Amino acid sequence: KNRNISQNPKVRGPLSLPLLGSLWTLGKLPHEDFSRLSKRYGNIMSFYMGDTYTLVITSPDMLREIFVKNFDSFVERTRSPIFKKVTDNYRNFISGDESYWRPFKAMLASSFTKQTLKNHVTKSIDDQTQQLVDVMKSFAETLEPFAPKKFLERYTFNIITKYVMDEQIPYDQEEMTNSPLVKLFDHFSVILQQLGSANLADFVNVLKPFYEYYLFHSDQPYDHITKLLREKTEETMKTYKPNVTRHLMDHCIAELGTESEHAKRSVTNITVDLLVAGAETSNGTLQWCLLMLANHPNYQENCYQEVYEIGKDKLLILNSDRTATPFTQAFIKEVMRVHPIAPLGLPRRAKEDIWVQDVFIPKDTQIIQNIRSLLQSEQYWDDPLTFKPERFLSGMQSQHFVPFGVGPRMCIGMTLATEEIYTAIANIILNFKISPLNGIDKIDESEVFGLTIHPNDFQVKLEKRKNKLF
Ligand code: HEM
Repeated sequence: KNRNISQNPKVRGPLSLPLLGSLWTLGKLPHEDFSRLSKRYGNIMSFYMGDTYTLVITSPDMLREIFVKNFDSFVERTRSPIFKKVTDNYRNFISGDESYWRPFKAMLASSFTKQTLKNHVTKSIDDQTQQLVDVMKSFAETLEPFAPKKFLERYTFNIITKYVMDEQIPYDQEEMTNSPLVKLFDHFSVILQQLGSANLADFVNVLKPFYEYYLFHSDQPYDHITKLLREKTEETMKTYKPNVTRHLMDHCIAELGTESEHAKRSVTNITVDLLVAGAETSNGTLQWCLLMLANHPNYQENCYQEVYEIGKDKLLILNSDRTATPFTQAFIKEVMRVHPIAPLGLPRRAKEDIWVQDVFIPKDTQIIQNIRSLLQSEQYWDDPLTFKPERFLSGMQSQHFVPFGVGPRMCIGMTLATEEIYTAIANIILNFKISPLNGIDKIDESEVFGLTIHPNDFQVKLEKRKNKLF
């Protein structure tokens, strides 16, 4: 096997040291390091994550060969102690083994196309957008600096909790203090931090058993989340009525039943998955959108002209208005190209030895999609480091736009994310002029690495647009 790896003509990578492997090459921003390293070693780069042989793929052709054409050999995700812990031994959806993933995928895909649930999501996106705009109006009226993070977090968290279990964090301060969802929300912040910080013990074989023992025998934030959501699952099963789909939990219960341990466990795990994957991702992208609107007033003005035409005599711009506002869509895409929140996707694993094109990939090789590097490579984009939304207007280059991954295991929430990001941004642009605070020329664009890439906390000035009919 090793002879085959070393004979791979196309594959080179940084030096691998004992135990550490090539991890010594990574600093605080691994996605930037992977961009730098792949420029040096090529679009298909080898990299030892501790003991784990890894291929880092920046070539769009190779990504499609692996994740679309040879999907069955790469359906599985990476295994590591922390993943084992937060996936209930790989019995969930996001990182579940193939035997769990396949039936869950069929069940969830049909939930995203089911009309009652689609209407439910669209309505909650519109409601949450209205609430967000109302809160922002109070900042615009007093000219108090607006720190978007907290409000966008609640926006995306509420949309996903409404969809999954028809609940939301209340906007009223008193109700909020007593809300069990707020407690859940706090645990999620901790677990996201934990998942986002790389730990050597996840990659080095001799350390893995100790780390795994620690994770499974100590009090972990993940345990609090599953406990709360398991209670919610059991409560929902008691009130479940066949043929009535109140939310996604009901949709899953209709397939899995209300009795078995498998059903209770699966509904709980899927709920955890969607809350982990569905809030922080869109929230990060929305934060980047506001920051880039403030830093690029000319582009903000272009978007405003466009949404004003659509929204001047409406209470709310809707997702169905999206195609009538191509520049605003292009602006959002360009933000996702320049600041992709999942720059390395979610790793997969080869199920068996396989040759893909002329590269030998041994069983258990970890595959990393080098999304951020691909989205900013001179090989695939003109002038890639310049923020230029108009590049998307001609429709050119879109085949290299892959912030959600590719193939059957790409992001299942892409449509929902696109809708919620568009609706919030279009209505924010329609109602407010967004600028850096007085005395600041540009807001700091540096990236903070975690489970998702987000900006440092920032504030903006909001001014109410005056020329709207309502
Ligand atoms: C801007 C927003 C988002 C981005 C950029 C994003 C990106 C990604 C990426 C790159 C993957 C890995 C795909 C792969 O392995 O090929 C992924 C997986 C996933 N995403 Fe998203 N995502 C976003 C929003 C959401 C939302 C709103 C949801 C919830 C509905 C969601 C749910 C998931 C799930 C469940 C998976 C695992 C899919 C599987 O294993 O089959 N994501 N996402």
